[in-house]
Amino acid sequence: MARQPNLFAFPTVDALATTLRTYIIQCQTAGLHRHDSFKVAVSGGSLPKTLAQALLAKPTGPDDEVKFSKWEIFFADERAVPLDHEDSNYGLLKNELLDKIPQELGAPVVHPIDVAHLNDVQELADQYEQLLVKSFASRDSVKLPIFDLLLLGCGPDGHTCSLFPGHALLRETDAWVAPIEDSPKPPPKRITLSLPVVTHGVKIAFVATGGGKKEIMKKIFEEGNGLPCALVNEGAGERCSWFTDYPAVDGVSFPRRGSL
Ligand SMILES: O=C1O[C@H](COP(=O)(O)O)[C@@H](O)[C@H](O)[C@H]1O
Repeated sequence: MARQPNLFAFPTVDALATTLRTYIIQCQTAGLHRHDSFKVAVSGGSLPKTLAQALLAKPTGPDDEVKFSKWEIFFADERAVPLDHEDSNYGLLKNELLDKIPQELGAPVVHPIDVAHLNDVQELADQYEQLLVKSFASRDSVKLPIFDLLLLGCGPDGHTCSLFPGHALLRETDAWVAPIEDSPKPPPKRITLSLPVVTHGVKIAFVATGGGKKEIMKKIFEEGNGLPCALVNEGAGERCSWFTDYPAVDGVSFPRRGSL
């Protein structure tokens, strides 16, 4: 295995959000060096709320600036629903973060799914992959898109993006974006980045908070067992960092760190 992932644990979500902001700004600086833009993939679920807390905080100085006008935001997974539907990951991010970004911070370019294809999830996935092809140069010249940062959640069953435990999609090696029609968590129809795309990111960050995550955190870090989150840990190693609060890692045996 590549070197181990980082696990940061904080007494409160407020403390977590402060360090998450610093980490994201480090990733942003690296992205801007590489290609003058910051290409980020984000999940839905509980992540957008904590992300908004991190990104909308008051800057502490000139090195603590979120340059939203340089951001390109993609979705790590999305549900096949209209963008204003309560299950939409885009809708969630919009409500929690995008609509709250002050004008003076600039506006990110955001890439939602093409809702013209909601009835055909294979086409929905293919269209989203084509969007990535355009954004990350052609598929011929790029074997896999390389996000500067993927910001992910971890479900209580160990799923991440819409990659669920034991599902055949975990073995997908060709598609960058794949459809799923039998998600065990509703809604059933979704699209998701494939595992190779996720683990290929320059940096991958999970945010897991609350006591409801502690049992699965134990399984991910102590057993692995092919759980999707554990597979990301194995594939990305030290490029992967977990931002957790104490309740989420209560009793988890793993070397933890409190600062970057
Ligand atoms: O269904 C989903 O769930 C995961 C995890 O959500 P959480 O509420 O337990 O944090 C999320 O990361 C994913 O984007 C979403 O579609």
